[in-house]
Amino acid sequence: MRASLIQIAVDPDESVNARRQRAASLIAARRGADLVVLPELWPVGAFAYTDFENEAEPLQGPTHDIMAKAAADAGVWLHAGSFVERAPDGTLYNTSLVFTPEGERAAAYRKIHRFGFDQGEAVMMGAGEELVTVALPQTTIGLATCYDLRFPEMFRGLVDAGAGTLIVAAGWPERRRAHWTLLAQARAVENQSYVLAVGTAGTHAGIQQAGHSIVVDPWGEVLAEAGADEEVLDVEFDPARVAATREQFPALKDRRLGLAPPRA
Ligand SMILES: NC(=O)CCC(=O)C(=O)O
Repeated sequence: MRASLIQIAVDPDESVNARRQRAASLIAARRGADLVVLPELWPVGAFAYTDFENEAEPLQGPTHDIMAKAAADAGVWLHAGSFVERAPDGTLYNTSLVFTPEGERAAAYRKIHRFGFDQGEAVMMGAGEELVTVALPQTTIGLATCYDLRFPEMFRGLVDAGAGTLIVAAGWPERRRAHWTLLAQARAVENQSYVLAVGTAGTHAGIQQAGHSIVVDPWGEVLAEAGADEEVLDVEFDPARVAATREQFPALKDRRLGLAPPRA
């Protein structure tokens, strides 16, 4: 299976619309890939909180339509990263979209764990409540967004729902790059799954982005890793290795659920 991770730069000197068009061109150049993946909130910037209101779009807004067409034009499965969705009741969500090679929307995932503690996304956006997986011909992908990477129980839920490839669309800061790499490998090892984690490049809202998109196999080996700047990371991997790894080293079968809590 051939995947391309588009580590697009998000800088304030480029308009949102120009970046949408540029993303579409980058996708067009990936014709022949099976799956193309974009990062978190690349139209506006994951930390550009002051722009969230102005740049919010309905589910089927400009980002949706441009990405649907880009998927169909390139004939690829497209995880279009996330954008700021304004729901009909006015709530904002950090929403990822997946399109089929025909340009049909296959899934929308609203980020479950919002980042910022008592500020930013955590107070400006609603939280998603549902895990989302999508069955591709080669593998079932499980969707996660950035800060979700810190919550292993969510990834276990995706695996229990059939995922063998875990996709993390992120806008991860350089300041915590070591966590990014470590957690991507941990999620792959503990879930015996591929992890495709794509971040952004550039600096917005004063936050330097880590880049360093990474692909990890079910044994925890890094198959490919990007640098810090804008880059398209192409990788080829064999989804059959998920079942093979789980069979050869069946740790997932040794889970002990429903343990008694400690005595008081
Ligand atoms: N946009 C995010 O979710 C950032 C997450 C982050 O910086 C971290 O977990 O560290």
